[in-house]
Amino acid sequence: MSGPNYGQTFAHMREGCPAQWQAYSRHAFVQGLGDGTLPRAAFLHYLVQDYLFLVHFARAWSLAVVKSETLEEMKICAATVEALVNHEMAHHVQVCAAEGISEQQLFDAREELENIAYTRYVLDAGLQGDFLDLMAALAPCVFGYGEIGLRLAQNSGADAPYGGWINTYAAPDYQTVCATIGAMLEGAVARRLGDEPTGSARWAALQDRFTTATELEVRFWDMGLRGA
Ligand SMILES: Cc1ncc(C[n+]2csc(CCO)c2C)c(N)n1
Repeated sequence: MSGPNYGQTFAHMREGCPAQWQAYSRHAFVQGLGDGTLPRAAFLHYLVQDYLFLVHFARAWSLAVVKSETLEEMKICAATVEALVNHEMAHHVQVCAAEGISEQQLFDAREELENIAYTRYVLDAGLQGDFLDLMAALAPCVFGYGEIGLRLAQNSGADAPYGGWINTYAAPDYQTVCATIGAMLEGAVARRLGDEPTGSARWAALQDRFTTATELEVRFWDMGLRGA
């Protein structure tokens, strides 16, 4: 299976769970975003939950600052927290405001169980493990949206119903984020696991984190469709 090049670590992990990756990146919700057939109610349900998701992901990336071992890692994780709380969430706030949903309403919304499962799984991966355990659990989200955004942008115009969402992730800004985090991950893996990371004793556990997070992404899309 091919996709954009965000580094060897991501490529190996994606190849380590092809069925799950396919279910995530080609989910019916994703197809609906791309061709514009996704019901608006499903999109808004997803977006409200995703706002809460980003709150907890900002906590997870903050934990990555705590678990960093180099200043380079720390800088990139801190920048990701900043991008999340000040930029990515702004897209959600803006779209919801246009639908009459205030930011306070977003913050106070009740989390769906799929949402709780995913974000707390990632946070626990970081609490229990080290920087790499946390990165393996964060990777499907970062790179998956980059891959999905690029693919959907190739097949739809900017005026498509979900063009704003698609462009958030297809835009050079976000693609650069994926490349930067991908390169940081290569360095982090080399530093801790050496030149042959897939042969290391830790690889299976890291792959498992990645695969589980990918499955949780599938459940997140399922949850979105339930709101239709
Ligand atoms: C369910 C769900 N999965 C992934 C993303 C995308 N995303 C979440 S945090 C972040 C920045 C770097 O981690 C990105 C791109 C999302 N919004 N919602």
